[in-house]
Amino acid sequence: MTLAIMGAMSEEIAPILERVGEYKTTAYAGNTYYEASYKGINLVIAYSKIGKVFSTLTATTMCEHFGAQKLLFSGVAGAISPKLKVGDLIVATKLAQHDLDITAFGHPFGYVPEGSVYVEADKELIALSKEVAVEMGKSVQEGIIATGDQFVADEKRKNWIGETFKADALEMEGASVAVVCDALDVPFFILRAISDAADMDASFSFDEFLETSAVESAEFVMKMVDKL
Ligand SMILES: CCCCCCN(CO)Cc1c[nH]c2c(N)ncnc12
Repeated sequence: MTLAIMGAMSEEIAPILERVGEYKTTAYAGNTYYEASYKGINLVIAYSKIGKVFSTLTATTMCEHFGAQKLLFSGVAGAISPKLKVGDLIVATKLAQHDLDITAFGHPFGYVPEGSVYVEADKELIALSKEVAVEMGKSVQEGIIATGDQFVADEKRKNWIGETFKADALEMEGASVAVVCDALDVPFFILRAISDAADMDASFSFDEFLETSAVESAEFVMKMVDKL
């Protein structure tokens, strides 16, 4: 089985590569892909670079070029739900694109014809994350994640996203990865650790907590890999 482990930034996959130890490096389509054999599983690991376009390219490449049959995303996110604090983990039940907007034609935010506002993550992988959470004695929240090509650092925008999509967290790659995996019939799972509150202090909080939150998410994802 080939399993993809994806992030958006180098900091998000660095803890994964460290854990895996040895890997083969391949440069392809403007990106670097790391392949490793880990406890009998073929892993392909990469960070996409930030945003929906880069993450679409990487998710597609991992599935179509490297043959990934499942995809786990590990990274950080901004909190919308007041229950989510820095370092907390959120598992995406479903994801939407908050900056996709043809409402001028009467369509809902996040919708285009022949698409859907939400894409649901794989239920088996979500169930596995629940087992891991119990084993680790960690409380992991499940919720809706909203994705857009904006670093949100504004209470008003954050609250609009929260209300419009009933989203608990926001980031810049999850929903595009979801669309790719759904279209290619590859089960996917998106885990994020909170780095900030998507408010006026977001960029400072992000800079301060990116590394520790990325490790939090990566460690959890590797515990899931150990059980696959
Ligand atoms: C150098 C700047 C890198 C920003 C990348 C942020 N990632 C995108 O996936 C996650 C994220 C954490 N907090 C966020 C926020 N407040 N808005 C959007 N995205 C996020």
